[in-house]
Amino acid sequence: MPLPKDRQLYVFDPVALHSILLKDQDLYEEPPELMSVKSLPFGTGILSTDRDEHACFARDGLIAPNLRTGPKAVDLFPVFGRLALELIGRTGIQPCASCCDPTMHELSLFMPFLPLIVKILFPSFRRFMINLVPLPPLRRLCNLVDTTHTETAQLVAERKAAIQSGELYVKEDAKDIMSLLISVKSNMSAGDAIHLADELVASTAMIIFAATDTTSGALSRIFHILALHPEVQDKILAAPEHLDHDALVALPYLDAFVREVLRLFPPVSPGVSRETSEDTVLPLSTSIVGVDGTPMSTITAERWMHGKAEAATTKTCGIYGNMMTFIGGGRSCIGVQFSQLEMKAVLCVFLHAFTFSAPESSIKWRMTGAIQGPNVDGQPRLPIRIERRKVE
Ligand code: HEM
Repeated sequence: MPLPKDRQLYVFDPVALHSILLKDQDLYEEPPELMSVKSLPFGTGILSTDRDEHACFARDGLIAPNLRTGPKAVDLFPVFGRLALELIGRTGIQPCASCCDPTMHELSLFMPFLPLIVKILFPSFRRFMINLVPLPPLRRLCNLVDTTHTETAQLVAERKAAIQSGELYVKEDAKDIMSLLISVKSNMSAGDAIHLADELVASTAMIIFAATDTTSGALSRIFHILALHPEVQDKILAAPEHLDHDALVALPYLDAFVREVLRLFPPVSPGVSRETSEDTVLPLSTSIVGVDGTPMSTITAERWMHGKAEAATTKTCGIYGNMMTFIGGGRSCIGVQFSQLEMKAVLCVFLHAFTFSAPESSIKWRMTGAIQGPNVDGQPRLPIRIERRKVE
C-alpha cells in the first residue's frame, strides 16, 4: 500500500535502490505530481510518460564565448549554458533554439494540485485560466514554454518538408535524432503522423531541457576544479586537441577525471521520488533497527507482512558502479554517453587553447531548481581567469 504523502522513506541503501530502480522498477512509479510537472510545460514525451508509454519511447529510440588574448577573468557560466545548448542543438536537432528549471522550482508550491488540474481541466481552458493568474514566475514559465514550443514546432515542420522534398536525404545528410525519427516514421497514417508531430515537438523540447542546464552545470564544475588544479590541466593536455570518437572515449586519465567530478559533484539533485503501486518488500544490504528496536533485514510495506525479500543478485544500482549521477534503471539518463563525450571534447579543445586559473572571487555552489550552479554574491556566475596558451 502506498505510504501517505506525509510519510516517505528516504532510501540510500544500494540494495534497496537496486530493487527500486532496476529489479522491481515496475512496482515503483514516479508520483503523479512529478509527471504533471514534466508534461505540462512540454507536452507528452519521454520524461512524462507512464510505464507502458515510456517503454515505447525507449524501444523506438526516441528519441562562443568571446575569449581574447591576455589574462582575463571571464564569467564562464553563461558560456557553458550556450555551449551545451549549441551542442545538443547540433547533434539532437541541428540548428538550435531555453532554460526553465529554476522557474519551475519557484512554482513548486503548486505541484501537489497539478494532477487534479490536469485531470479536470481541458488544455485550452487550463491555459485560459493560467493566463488570468498574475504571478511573475508563472508568466515567465508560460513565455519560455511558448517560445520553446513555437521554435521546436517550426524546426520539426522545416525538417519534415526538407525530407519530403528530397532536399535532405536523411541517411547521408542528417545524423540528428529529429531527422532520423521523421524519416523512420514517414510511412505512417495521417492520424499517427499528427500524433507523432506532437510527440516530436514535446520530445525535442524535453531533450533541450534535459541536456542543457545539466551539461553546462557539469562543465562549470569541471572548469572550476581545473582552475584550482593546474597540474590536472597539464595531464589532460597530453592528449591531442582533435580526436575522433573512439580515441576520445579511450583516454584513461580524461575519462577518470570526468567520471570522478560527476561522482563527487552530481549536477542534478541526487534524489528521485517513487510511489509503490502495490505491496512489496524492500531488500537492504545491511540490517537496520526499527523505531521499536526490532532489527530488520528488509522493509515491508505493511509491518505485519513477514515476507522474505529475494537475495539481491547485484549491489550495483547506477548506470555504472553505484554512481547515481545519471540515476539507474528504466528511467535513467539517455544522455549519459553523449554528455561525457561532449565534455571530453570541450576539455581537449579548451585546454589546448587556454590556461585556466583560480578565480579571485569565492565561488559557492547552490541548487537552483534541481540543478547545481556556481554563484558569486548571490548571482549565478563562474568568474575564471583565462590566458591564451603560448604556442611552443
Ligand atoms: C552531465 C550531464 C547530465 C546529467 C548529470 C544528467 C542527469 C540525469 C538524471 C539524474 C536523470 C533522471 C531524472 C529523474 O528521473 O528525475 C536524467 C534523465 C534524462 N536525461 Fe539526463 N543528464 C545529463 C545530460 C543529458 C543529456 C546531454 C541528454 C540528452 C541528450 C539527457 C537526456 C535525458 C532524458 C531524456 C532523461 C529522461 C529519461 C527518462 O525519463 O526515461 N541528459 N538525466
